[in-house]
Amino acid sequence: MKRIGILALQGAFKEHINVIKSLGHEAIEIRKLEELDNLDGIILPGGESTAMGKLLNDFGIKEVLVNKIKNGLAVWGTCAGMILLANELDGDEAHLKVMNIKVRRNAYGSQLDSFIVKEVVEGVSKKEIPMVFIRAPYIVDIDENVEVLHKVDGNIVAARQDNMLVTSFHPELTDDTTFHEYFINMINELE
Ligand SMILES: NC(=O)CC[C@H](N)C(=O)O
Repeated sequence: MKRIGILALQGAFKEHINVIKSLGHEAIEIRKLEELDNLDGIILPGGESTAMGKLLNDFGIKEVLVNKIKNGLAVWGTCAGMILLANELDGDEAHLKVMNIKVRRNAYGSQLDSFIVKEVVEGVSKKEIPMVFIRAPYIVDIDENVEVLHKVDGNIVAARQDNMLVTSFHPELTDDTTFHEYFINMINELE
């Protein structure tokens, strides 16, 4: 059983907690510095990255979180979580600056605000995975140490760099647990 922290300052954290528990793991809501101790991994949920970035500062946990990730703590950012992890944002000030990706917020514009696709993600699963995009970002540039896991319409929507996983979409809003299981496997591999 793994101890998985879920940043619970804002956004879709309850849904991640439910999935992690349903897979038989411990889910810890993270709002305070002490709660970052003894985690096997942490999920940064979707929501509003600007608000979450500010709250990380206000709650005094940003610096410690950055250090833990740099020291190898497994982290998965979904949607706004991806934006938080990026080294660089297209047109905005970056937040945690830990992953070698450049991310464009609200990349699909207002016309294609929210949509769902079902596709096979090579290397993750043989079956199609439903992917929910809500005012989603995508990755516009990566360094060579970043592995692209999936593209939709030619845009990078899932990627991994060592202990860091990011997805533009929200697996926690579907009943498909493949990406949560992938994250748990990633933690096992890193140990
Ligand atoms: N679903 C989401 O997490 C949306 C992200 C949001 N558009 C942001 O910029 O933070």
